[in-house]
Amino acid sequence: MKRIWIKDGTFVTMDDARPVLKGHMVIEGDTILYLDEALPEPAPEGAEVIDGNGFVYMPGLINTHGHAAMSLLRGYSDDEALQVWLEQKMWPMEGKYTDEDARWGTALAVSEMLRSGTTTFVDMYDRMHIVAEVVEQSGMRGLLTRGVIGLCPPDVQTAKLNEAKQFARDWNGRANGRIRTMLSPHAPYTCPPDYIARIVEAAQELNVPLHTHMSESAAEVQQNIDDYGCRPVEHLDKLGFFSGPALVAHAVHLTDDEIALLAERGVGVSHNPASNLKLASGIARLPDLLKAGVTVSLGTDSAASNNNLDLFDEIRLAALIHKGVSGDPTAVPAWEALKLGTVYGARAIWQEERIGMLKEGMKADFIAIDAEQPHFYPRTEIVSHLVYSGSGRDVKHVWVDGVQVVKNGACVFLDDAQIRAEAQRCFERLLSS
Ligand SMILES: CSC[C@H]1O[C@@H](n2cnc3c(O)ncnc32)[C@H](O)[C@@H]1O
Ligand SMILES: [Zn+2]
Repeated sequence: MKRIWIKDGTFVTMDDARPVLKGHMVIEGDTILYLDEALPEPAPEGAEVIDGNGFVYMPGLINTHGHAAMSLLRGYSDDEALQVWLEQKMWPMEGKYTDEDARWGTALAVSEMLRSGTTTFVDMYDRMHIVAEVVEQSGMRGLLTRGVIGLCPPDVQTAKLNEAKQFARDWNGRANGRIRTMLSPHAPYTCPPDYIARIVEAAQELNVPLHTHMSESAAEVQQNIDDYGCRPVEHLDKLGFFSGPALVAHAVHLTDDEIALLAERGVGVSHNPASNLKLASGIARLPDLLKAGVTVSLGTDSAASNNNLDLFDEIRLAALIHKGVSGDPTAVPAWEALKLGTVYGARAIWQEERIGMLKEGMKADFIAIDAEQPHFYPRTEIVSHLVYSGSGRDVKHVWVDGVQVVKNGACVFLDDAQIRAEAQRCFERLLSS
C-alpha cells in the first residue's frame, strides 16, 4: 500500500483536542496512519517523503450546497433578485443545456473547487450521471443528487423521480466510496406537497438522505403561507421531510420556533452567505442556529450566484457578516468559521467519522497551503491568518483518499486548459442558440 510521509509541517487539525501541531503525518493508502509532533518510529518504509516546511496542512474543505454545471453561467446574470434571476435568466439558459454543457460546466466547477482546497462537495442538478463521471475522474469526493422540479404534468414528475432514484441507486458508494447520493425536491415552491411526499417515501425506501432549498427569500416564505397556510419549515415537517437525514440549503428566513424545530429534528443547514448577499435574499441567523445546536455548514451555491467556488470566501464571510449584523465581534470566531467549512461540513453530510479533520484513522483528504507569502506573516495565529487573510489561491497541493489530485496548483486527473476552452465554447453556443 502506498505511503506518504509529510515531514516537518504545520497541521491545523480541526480537532479541539489539539487544534494546531508542528510535526509529521503519515498516510497509508486512503487513511491517516500517524499524526504527531514526534518523528514516526520506525520511519515509514518506502514512503514518498514530502518536505512540509513552509506549508500549512489542513483537512480539505467541504462545500455543502451547489450546482456545479452552472459554472457555465458565471457572470451571465448579475445584480438580480432571486426569482427574476432564476425564472428569467437561469431556467431559460438551463433549458438549452446539452450533455456536453453539463460535462464541461461541471468540470470547470470541479477544477475550481479542487484547486481552491475543496475536496468534498454536494451537488444538486440534472444529468447527474455526467456529474458523477467527472467526479470519478477528478478524484474528488461528492454527495450527488438529481434535483427535481415538479411544476410539470404527473407523468413527467414520475419520470423525473424515477431518474433521480435510478441515479441514487446506481452511484451510491461508487469511486471507492467517494460518491454518495441523495434525493432532492428542488424547493417547496417548485414541488407540490404530494410530490414532496413521494420523494420522502422514495428516500426512505432507498435509505438515502434528502436535500432541498428552503426559506431562501422572504417572498418564498410568504408564498408558502399563501399557498399552504404555513411557513416552509412546518410544511416540510408535515410532509415527513425531517423524519430522516435531511440537509436544507439557505434557511435565511427562520423564526425562533423554526430554529428550535430544526435542532430537534437534527436537520443540517447549509449556509450560503455570498449567494444570499448577491441575490439580496438576506442574511441567515447563523449565531442563533449555532447556539440552538443546529448543525450548520457552508455552501457556495453555484458560480452563477456567487460568483466563485472558493470556500475560503464563505468561511471569511461567515466570520465577518455576523459580527456586522449583531454588533458582537465574538458572534462567529475564526475557529468556529473554519469548523463550518470542515468538521461541521462533514457532520452536515453524515460523514464526520471519516472526513473534516486530520486525525489518525480518518480519510486522507487534506490540502497544503503555501504559507511563505506576505499575507501569512508575521506568524501570530495561523487559524486567524487562514480565515481572515487566506484564500483558495494559497492552496498548492490537494489529496483525496490519499491520492494527490492537485499538484503545484494544477489538477492531476483533469486537463485544466482543455476545460477552460470547452467551457468557453459551450457558453458561446448556449448564448447564440
Ligand atoms: C433542479 S436542479 C437545481 C436547480 O436549482 C436552481 N438554483 C440554482 N441556484 C438556486 C438558488 O439559489 N435557489 C433556488 N434555485 C436555485 C438551478 O437554476 C437549477 O435549475
Ligand atoms: Zn442552490
